[in-house]
Amino acid sequence: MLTPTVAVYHGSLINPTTLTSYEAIPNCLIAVNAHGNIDWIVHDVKDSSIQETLLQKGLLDVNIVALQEGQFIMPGFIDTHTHAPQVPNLGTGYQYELLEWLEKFTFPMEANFQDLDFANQMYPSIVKKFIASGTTTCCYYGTLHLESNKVLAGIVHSLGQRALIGKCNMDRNCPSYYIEPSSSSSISDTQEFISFVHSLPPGPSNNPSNPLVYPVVTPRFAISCTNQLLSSLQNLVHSDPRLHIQTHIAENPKEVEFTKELYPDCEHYAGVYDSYGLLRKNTILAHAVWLGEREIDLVKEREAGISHCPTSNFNLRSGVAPIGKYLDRGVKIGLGSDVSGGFSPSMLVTMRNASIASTVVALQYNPTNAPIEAGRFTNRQLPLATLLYLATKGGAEVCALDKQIGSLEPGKSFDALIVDVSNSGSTLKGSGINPAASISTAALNLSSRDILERMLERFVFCGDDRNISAVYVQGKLIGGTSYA
Ligand SMILES: Nc1nc2[nH]cnc2c(=O)[nH]1
Ligand SMILES: [Zn+2]
Repeated sequence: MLTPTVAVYHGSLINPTTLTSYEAIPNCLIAVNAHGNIDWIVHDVKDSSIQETLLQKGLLDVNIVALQEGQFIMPGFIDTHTHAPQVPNLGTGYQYELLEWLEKFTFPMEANFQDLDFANQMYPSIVKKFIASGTTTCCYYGTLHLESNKVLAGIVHSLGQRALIGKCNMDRNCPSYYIEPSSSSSISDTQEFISFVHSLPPGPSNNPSNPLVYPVVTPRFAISCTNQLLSSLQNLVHSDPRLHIQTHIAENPKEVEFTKELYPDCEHYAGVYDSYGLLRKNTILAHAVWLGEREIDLVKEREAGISHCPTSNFNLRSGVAPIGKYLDRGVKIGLGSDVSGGFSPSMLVTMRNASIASTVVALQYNPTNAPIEAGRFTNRQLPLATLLYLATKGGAEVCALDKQIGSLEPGKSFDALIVDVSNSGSTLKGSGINPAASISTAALNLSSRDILERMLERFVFCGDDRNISAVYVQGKLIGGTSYA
């Protein structure tokens, strides 16, 4: 039976298409059905033609959301790597590199979440922060605790965000107060967590193959897992090819060295995960700052994706990932806020740092900006179109959810943002100076495409939560400044 259209959005659309291009089209009409999927999109529908177009589509009585001047609609952001229980540590401990930072700040904070009262108190505001920043799909690491991860999953589900949530597996090289007692308990807790997440209702899609919350198998990183644990995780993921996998890889030189010591039989870091069947097309590999050439080939061959976490890589002095090179090699790339290695849950901040990281790579290669022979992306600053792609469609590919999300197209879920960069928007009242909203382009006599491009640029480089007036997941309004 046909699902009825229940809402139609009218206004400017910004939509990623390829790594180097995006649509920027005024006067689009986007129809969304009762299950939160996009039915159709028609371009260039002036105000005066809306009713006629709706009649042609057989729609007599439908809710129209008309965007105002200075607003545009775009796909929601996809954060491919972050740690929900580290949000209380935002901005803390950046004088240390990874392994010391974990020991001194991160493990002590995560251990607090054993207390379910603490988890119930903290997680709602944590998840709301990610939603307010426009993240419609978020890949969360939880803690090692089964019950508090269930709390996190329940809260994410009830707030309506799409998410992948993982219970950490970690049974060695962790402090005694924050370590799993055995590989077998790690596995049984993981199985119970997966069953719990699978038992949550699918959400507005009403379709079990398009749920809101997915479980993701989460060996914290090779250092914190025994061979026995990795081997049991191999059996677990082998039994269900749909299960997502997330882990960290080659983030910091000392971490890489220690990993090699622990796995002397493996050729390299990526080889550790590969030898346990953990590299596949729904594997998300966070950081990947220090991959060797053969590791890049292996990641590409297995169709695994990389979550680029530039803010965290700067803060913990992990290094600068050669993302342009990975893109030229055809590796799937998304962006990760990696809170609290990253100091912000915002994907806008992550996009800015991805831009700066690519600029650092370009300047190291070519300090005087001389004309050069370079790859399409290798050693170059990433352009705006690429930043947009990585934060949306690229993220969807990394999560192996690109058939459903990442761009606004008929048949996909309506996971979208209404962005407001006008200075008259009621959404910005009382919020102080917001640089993204402070410049009028009216006097510049620009084409509509150019105006939209400037609006997007300003949003990406100067915007924040105040410019996000609506956040929709699967057609449902779940956040933004217009949300009560
Ligand atoms: N950035 C980061 N890297 C890790 N490697 C293992 N655990 C972590 C973590 O919590 N954050
Ligand atoms: Zn991380």
